[in-house]
Amino acid sequence: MLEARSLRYAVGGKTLLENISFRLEAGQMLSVIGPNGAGKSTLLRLLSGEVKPDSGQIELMGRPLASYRPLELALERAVLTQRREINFPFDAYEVAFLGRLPHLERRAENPQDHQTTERALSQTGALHFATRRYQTLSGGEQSRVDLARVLAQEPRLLLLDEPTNHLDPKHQVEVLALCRRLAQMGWGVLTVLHDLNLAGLFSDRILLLHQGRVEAWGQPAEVLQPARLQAVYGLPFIQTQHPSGRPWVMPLAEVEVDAVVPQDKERLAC
Ligand SMILES: Nc1ncnc2c1ncn2[C@@H]1O[C@H](COP(=O)(O)OP(=O)(O)OP(=O)(O)O)[C@@H](O)[C@H]1O
Repeated sequence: MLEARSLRYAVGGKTLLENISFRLEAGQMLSVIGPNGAGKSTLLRLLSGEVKPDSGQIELMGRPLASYRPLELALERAVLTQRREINFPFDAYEVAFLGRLPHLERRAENPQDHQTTERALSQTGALHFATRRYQTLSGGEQSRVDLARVLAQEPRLLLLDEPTNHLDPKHQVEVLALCRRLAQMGWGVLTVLHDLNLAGLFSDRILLLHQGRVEAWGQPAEVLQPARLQAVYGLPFIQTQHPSGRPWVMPLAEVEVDAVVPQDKERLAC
């Protein structure tokens, strides 16, 4: 469905991505992880066609990405960026309906467009505030409407930059479970995530970026190795197992015992 081969991208003489290769099959969910500044969002911009690599190839559905016309691209893939792009007084429903626009380039809107929009809002738990003004929604509510917009686009490939940003744990899990269900229905889902354990729980494959290069690409248990995470994130990790059998990792942060106030020390000692 999506293949990147030897991508290189530089801006102003600074190389942001180098030798990036990986594949995403239809029906798979791939999470891109890595420290701040590793190049995750930049990679998403390349994969969405927003910017072109200086060298290397990107193929979408077996065709060079560069050969797609904008409308063709909008019907194949939907992109959720981290930027809030809505500056008009739209309500949440209208924002989600924007996802239908590529389909309305060559025909009039019909009831199915509205059913699709409502379903997308319902899938992301946003239907009950669909009539609220988008700009008055909380960050988490806006995130769910933004996600509904890309789902309403009904693409074959989802490119999501931190879709769990601003979400509480319940909604984080719900959004990623939804992504997983969409993948199981045959969509391709590529999502940038910071939460290593959510990436480990929900992904078929993980791509670990470090300083603009691929540090690892594979199944969660292969990628989420403590030694590898320590090398990339610069602090020690331990790995245990989630009840599902998936890997579960924790950074071993050093806690200053002196920072615990005396009465808490006594309580902790009991
Ligand atoms: N247009 C640009 N010009 C110069 N440097 C850039 C440009 N775009 C991105 N960068 C730099 O490239 C690096 C990668 O940025 P990117 O946003 O892709 O990282 P990221 O992995 O998504 O980080 P985060 O986890 O903080 O969102 C960063 O050091 C960033 O400052």
